[in-house]
Amino acid sequence: MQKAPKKLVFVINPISGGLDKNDTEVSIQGFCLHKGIDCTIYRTTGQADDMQILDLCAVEKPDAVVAVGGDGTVNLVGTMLINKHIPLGIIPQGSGNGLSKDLKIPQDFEQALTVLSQFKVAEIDTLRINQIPSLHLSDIGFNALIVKRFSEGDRRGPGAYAWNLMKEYVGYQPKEYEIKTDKDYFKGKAFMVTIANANMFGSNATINPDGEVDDGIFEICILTEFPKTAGINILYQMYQADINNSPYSNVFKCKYATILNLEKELIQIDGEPVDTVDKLEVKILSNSLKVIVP
Ligand SMILES: Nc1ncnc2c1ncn2[C@@H]1O[C@H](COP(=O)(O)OP(=O)(O)OP(=O)(O)O)[C@@H](O)[C@H]1O
Repeated sequence: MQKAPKKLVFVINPISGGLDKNDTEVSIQGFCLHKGIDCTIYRTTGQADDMQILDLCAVEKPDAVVAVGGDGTVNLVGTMLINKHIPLGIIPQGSGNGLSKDLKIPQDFEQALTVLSQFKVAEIDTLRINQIPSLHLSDIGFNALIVKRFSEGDRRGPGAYAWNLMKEYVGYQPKEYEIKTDKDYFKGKAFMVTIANANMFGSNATINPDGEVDDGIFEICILTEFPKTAGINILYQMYQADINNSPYSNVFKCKYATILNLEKELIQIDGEPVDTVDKLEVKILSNSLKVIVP
């Protein structure tokens, strides 16, 4: 256990998970008062938040910056702390909260606050996808389409994600990719190609059962073309963390990968849609992010 934190900046996303954050803010202030922690709160606007948070950190010099939101908020805060000495804290308050689950951070608000005050810091790997940082899971293909639909919709929360998934599944056509890693090669159609630093999506579906966030490698998980009728079984295998035993699953463990997105399919990085490109270069930055963990 390390020294207790004296000063924390909390970055609260007011819309994440469709949850009201007024009580959250009051509870955080009460917790910090009780623990003798100097606390500064920044509420995201969705516009140029990164610059404002960086300015705030330069002034406050906090012991950690805590993302209070979902994976998008964790990515916003985490990416600005890569290769810095300030750790990322996470209070899961999103629709999925994928990275926090992979880091075993409690989903319960009070318990997550306790983890912060214990201030145990670990180092995890991060990825660079065409210079864009990724902490968790990014992909090209079906899931990126669902992430796009989710981000365009008015509803948040896990139900909205599941609704989009059901609506898009039947009509989705696999796309063509060419993938080279330091050891492996694939060319063909895939339902989705996941670039994985971790294991599971925020929905609890495990796409990469063997992934470790701190092993210095990442996985390219290719879900190849499959008959529509196999979908239920594939989903079941993901929820059983058994997808690697599917005949449609190919996993490449690597330190470097080039993905040719031959049909310019949609891309999402850590739960946020990004502009599509026809070539992705992926590399790993080992132990590049400090994170507060249980
Ligand atoms: N004040 C705000 N108003 C509107 N959008 C915002 C605001 N603050 C942040 N955002 C947007 O919120 C999104 C990030 O939400 P976040 O990922 O944290 O929650 P979520 O999508 O509900 O959960 P998860 O990613 O875990 O599924 C970003 O697209 C960001 O631009």
